[in-house]
Amino acid sequence: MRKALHFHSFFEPTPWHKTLKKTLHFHSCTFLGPNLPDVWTPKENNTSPHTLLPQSFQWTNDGDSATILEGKAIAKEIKLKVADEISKMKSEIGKFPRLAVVLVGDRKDSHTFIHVKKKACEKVGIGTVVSELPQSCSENELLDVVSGFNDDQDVHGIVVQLPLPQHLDEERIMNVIRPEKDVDGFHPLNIGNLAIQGRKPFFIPCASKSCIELLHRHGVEIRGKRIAIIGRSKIAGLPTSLLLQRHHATVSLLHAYTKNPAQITSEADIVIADVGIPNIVRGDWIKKGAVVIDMGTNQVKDSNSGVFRVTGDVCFEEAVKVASAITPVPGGIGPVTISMLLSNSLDSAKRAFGIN
Ligand SMILES: NC(=O)C1=CN([C@@H]2O[C@H](COP(=O)(O)OP(=O)(O)OC[C@H]3O[C@@H](n4cnc5c(N)ncnc54)[C@H](OP(=O)(O)O)[C@@H]3O)[C@@H](O)[C@H]2O)C=CC1
Ligand SMILES: Nc1nc(=O)c2c([nH]1)NC[C@@H]1CN(c3ccc(C(=O)N[C@@H](CCC(=O)O)C(=O)O)cc3)C=[N+]21
Repeated sequence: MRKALHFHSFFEPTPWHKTLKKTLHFHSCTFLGPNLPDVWTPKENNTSPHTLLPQSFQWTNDGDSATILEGKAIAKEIKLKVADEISKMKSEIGKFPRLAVVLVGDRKDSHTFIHVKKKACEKVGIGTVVSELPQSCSENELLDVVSGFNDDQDVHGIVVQLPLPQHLDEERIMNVIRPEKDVDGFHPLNIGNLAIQGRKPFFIPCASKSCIELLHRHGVEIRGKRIAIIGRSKIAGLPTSLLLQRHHATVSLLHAYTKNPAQITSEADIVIADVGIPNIVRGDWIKKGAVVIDMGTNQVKDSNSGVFRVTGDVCFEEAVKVASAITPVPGGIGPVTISMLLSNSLDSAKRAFGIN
């Protein structure tokens, strides 16, 4: 019942050779790779033009406007680095990464997200295979597609776009993706290894990585900080809490049953919102001088014009007056998340090719 299978690659397909242990002339990544240290420290003397704030971040809002933590420039820098590595990989061993994306059903937002991912892959030289299945497909049909990609040695990363239709058991599907190809980092083995200090997951979920990347690049200290994360989904809130506790933050994870979320949030140095409800986090939930990361990406219809626009979970106009720094939506966490998927896909291919 497979609806469509498109094969697309930026480069011409190349013949595959036996995987040899090779050391190529790659620069080590400045962003989080599979070799997750317990505490990730940015490179010394980081002279990146995109280190937007000084390393000694000021937790203040003296005037009445926060620093805007832009994500676009960071995403661009990461994409350039990924593209550069892939280009070297291609010229030195004639191979490049390939990502398989599985989409079930007709959700407009999922189609949009997949289009964005595919375009981003094309730009950096990652080949993509998109498998579209109808809304009515059975669990076994979906499992067959995932198993096919598991066994396909030309595929290095697998993404099953979420959410899945209600009749499909998301956990069963996540369990079947090979952990070594789980570039979303949602397999229980990867999530479990993320939870425990000293253990190394193959992949860390992209939204969580982007969150920490953004904080680091702006010089925001994490260790010892109180962090309130609103939302505990496996895509964003939960893995972000696991990653941040590894970085020695004190994390509160809030959800739909949390009593008095405003009070808990107002004690936090860093507030991260991942709920999916526009403007749920108000200005008076935020401590003066706190850093606010808005992961929400909600399509909202403008009552006057009728035009849809993307808005976050945080009431930006209120929060910007109290926070020391805040991510915008769009243009904050979202683009960095996409660049992290590219980075994870590259890491996966490198591991498959035996490149250090
Ligand atoms: N920019 C990016 O990189 C990413 C953005 N997103 C965006 O983040 C948003 C959330 O997505 P996703 O994580 O998939 O959503 P889910 O629906 O899977 O999870 C939402 C979470 O919010 C919690 N929640 C719901 N209502 C409340 C409430 N009133 N108070 C406190 N917590 C509440 C839920 O609690 P409970 O568990 O109790 O039900 C749940 O944990 C969306 O806008 C999505 O587009 C998501 C991933 C990446
Ligand atoms: N298997 C799986 N993996 C995911 O990582 C995953 C998923 N399913 N399901 C949906 C959520 C959501 N998510 C986003 C990624 C990028 C933006 C993003 O790039 N946002 C742009 C705006 C996009 C727009 O304009 O619509 C921005 O904030 O600037 C948003 C949301 C990943 N998710």
